[in-house]
Parts: sequence; C-alpha cells; structure tokens
Amino acid sequence: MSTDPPVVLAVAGTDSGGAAGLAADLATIAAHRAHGACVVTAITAQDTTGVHAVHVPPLDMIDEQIAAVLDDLTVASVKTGMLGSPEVVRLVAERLGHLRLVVDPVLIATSGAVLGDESVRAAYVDHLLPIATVVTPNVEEAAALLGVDGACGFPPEELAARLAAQCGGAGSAGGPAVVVTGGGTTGTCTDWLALLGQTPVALSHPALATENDHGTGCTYSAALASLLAQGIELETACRCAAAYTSQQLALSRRWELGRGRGPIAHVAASHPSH
Ligand SMILES: Nc1ncnc2c1ncn2[C@@H]1O[C@H](COP(=O)(O)OP(=O)(O)OP(=O)(O)O)[C@@H](O)[C@H]1O
Ligand SMILES: Cc1ncc(CO)c(N)n1
Repeated sequence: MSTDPPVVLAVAGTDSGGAAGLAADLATIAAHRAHGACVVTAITAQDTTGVHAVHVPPLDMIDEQIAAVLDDLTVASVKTGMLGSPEVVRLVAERLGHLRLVVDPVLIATSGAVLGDESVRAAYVDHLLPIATVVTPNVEEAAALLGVDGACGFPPEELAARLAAQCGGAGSAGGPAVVVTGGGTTGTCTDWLALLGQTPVALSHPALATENDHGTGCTYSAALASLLAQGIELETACRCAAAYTSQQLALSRRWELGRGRGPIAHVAASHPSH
C-alpha cells in the first residue's frame, strides 16, 4: 500500500511578512499531512500594516513552474490565491482547469490593499470561476464578483446563491460550489455554502475576538483544498477547514507580532522544549 501523501498545489503570491499567501498555504497543507507544491504568481512587499509593492513574474516563468509540477507529480487538488493579473488568471484556467480547483478569489487584502484590480476581477468571472470546484470569497469579494456594490445590503447567503447561479449558469457541470466566508469577532461566524439550484447551507462556529487574523482566508482555502485532496466530502471539508482556521486563530490571539493586524498561527500548539 502506498504511503504517499496527496499532493496539493498552491498557486499564489508571497507575503514578505510571512502571514498570508504561500507561507500560510504551505504550512496549512503540511499540517494536513499533504505534500505542498507551489507556483509563485506574485511577490509582495508586505507586512502586518499593509502591502507596499507588488511584482508579477513574467508569464513564461509562471507557466514553467506549472509545467514542472504537472510533469512530475500527481496533483490531487489545487488552491489558487493571489493571481495578480488577468493573464495569470487565464493561464491558470487553461493549464489547471482539469484538476480539483479551490479558488480563493483574492482581490482585497485585510489591510484594504487591492491585490486584484478590475481586469483581474473580470478574468475570474469569465475564465476561472466557471471551471472551479469551490470558490471561497469573503463578502466583499463575492459582491465584487457579482458586480454589485459591497454595501448593497444583500445578506451573505444571497450573495452565495447568486454567485453559484452566475458561475454555474452557462456550464453543463452545474458550476462550482460557493462558500462566502464570514468574519466577525463576536458571537458566531457563519460561512454560507451554496450550490446551483439548492438552498444555501449555514456553516456556523464561534467567533474569536482577535486582531491577529492576517492570512485567515489563505489558511481556510488551503485547508479546504487539503481536505478535498484526501477525499473528504465537500460540506464536511468546509466545516473542518473552518474549525482548523478557528483553532489557529485561537493560538495566535495573544501574539504581538508587528504593528498592524498580526499573523494567524501556522503551526500547532506544542513546541519541543529546549
Ligand atoms: N474572528 C474569527 N473567529 C473565528 N473564525 C473566523 C474569524 N474570522 C474569520 N473566521 C473564519 O475564517 C475563515 C476564513 O474567512 P475570512 O472571511 O476571514 O477570509 P478572508 O476575509 O478571505 O481572509 P483574508 O483577510 O485573509 O483575505 C472562515 O471560515 C471564517 O468563518
Ligand atoms: C500574497 C497575498 N495573498 C493573499 C492575501 C490575502 O490575505 C495577501 N494579503 N497576500
């Protein structure tokens, strides 16, 4: 019997502060006992206070990374994060569209920085979302992808249902599942899972009071991709990914790293003592 771990490919940007992007993705994939491969789509000069500069590598180099991984490894699932340009979104759709694809449509950072502009948003809508397995926007990203004002007042479950309809309307396979993730530091956090033509399902867990939530969305989507790679059914995988993310938020709650919104913890609670 094979002892190989499933391979999860993270296609995402770097965060020099080590909180979000590939740092969060690869640590989360490893924590789920999967093997993480990576394709670097963007380099950000970033810290807990914000994003100071962005560089998108040449498209050829991104294509070479994808080709190297696909040529050598059997990829069980892909998680996409910051893609950085419409050309990269199209390339990912072309090269990885045949695989199980968890798309975190990164448009706006926790700090408010724009990580994907209008052309990136349009490329997601036209090329990547229709062929995704799961899409995991937060409320603001869901509204942007629908082309409605973020302050439109649609409840998150309606955003989830509308986005599932928008993505799945044209496709024969019914389109992706949509999880609109919900933050909030008091009471209950509810993520809404919507599938085309079905009533959205509320996935709720206790909210944690913390300012150290930089990288939360990356952690959630990488956990989801890892769980799906292990063959876990979608709704259970969504619940487990949220539970994992909450657990990591609890671990970093009292940290004082950086001057801004600090990182979510990437490793487990216990350290070997020296
Ligand atoms: N304070 C919190 N307490 C508990 N769970 C949380 C909290 N904030 C977010 N979550 C959970 O974390 C997961 C990721 O959601 P979130 O909406 O924060 O992602 P995001 O906004 O895309 O993150 P990012 O700011 O990194 O882009 C969801 O399951 C959400 O419910
Ligand atoms: C590189 C990168 N990817 C994703 C996010 C979203 O949290 C971020 N801030 N930076």
